[in-house]
Amino acid sequence: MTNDTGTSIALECRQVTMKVRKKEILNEVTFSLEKGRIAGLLGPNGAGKSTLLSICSGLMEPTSGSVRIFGQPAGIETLRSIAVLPDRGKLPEWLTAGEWLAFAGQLYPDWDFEREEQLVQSLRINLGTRISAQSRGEEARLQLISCLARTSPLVLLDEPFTGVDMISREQIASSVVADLADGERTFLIATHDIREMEQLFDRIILIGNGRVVADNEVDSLREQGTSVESRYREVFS
Ligand SMILES: Nc1ncnc2c1ncn2[C@@H]1O[C@H](COP(=O)(O)OP(=O)(O)OP(=O)(O)O)[C@@H](O)[C@H]1O
Repeated sequence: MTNDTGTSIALECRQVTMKVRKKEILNEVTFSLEKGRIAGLLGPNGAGKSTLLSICSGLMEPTSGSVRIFGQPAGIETLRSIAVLPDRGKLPEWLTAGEWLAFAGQLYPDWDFEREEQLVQSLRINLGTRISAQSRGEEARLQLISCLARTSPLVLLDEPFTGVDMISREQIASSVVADLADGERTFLIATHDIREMEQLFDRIILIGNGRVVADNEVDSLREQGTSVESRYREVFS
């Protein structure tokens, strides 16, 4: 896979600290994610999840600390290895969904057209609808396709289900993302939709006030009779 230098670590954050105008948003965040993992990045509003994902994507530089993607420092060079679904991203409203996907297919060298077609079917995208006329949930699904139709080895999703109805969330979580998790691709997903995503995660990283407050293997939690939701409540209540 692209940029795969043979390391088994897809993403490594070492003592990542972010300060904006003296306000500390992230404080020495350290964790690493092995290849093939599907990790949930969970935490209350304002905990620092989106900021951390922006730094991991290489689009934002931390005040201190470092991020490595498959062993390389995060930045322009590593962008091709990462598919990012940003928080509050916007698609060009004047295009139809089909026009946007055709454009995205030309834009990304790792675009999988067959996969795009499957995703359009399973997420029920009407290709003729102009993006400006799509509902919030429809646009969120189109954004998700823009990310998942790529074959990038690392996928960073920030709130992929904003505006998506409950049944569709469950369907996307159980079929689409699980289907893509072939043990090769690595996912880090920031979400508040813990119940729908719980079955998918094999690891959870809990962020509170800009710090990693818990980092658990989901299998270990299950062995202890604890669910992801209970663990979240235990840490943040
Ligand atoms: N550019 C900025 N300038 C000042 N403060 C910022 C900036 N970006 C983020 N923050 C602050 O940093 C904190 C973390 O924000 P962030 O969006 O990363 O949190 P989050 O965990 O993604 O929240 P949510 O779950 O609500 O999406 C918040 O208090 C936010 O107000």
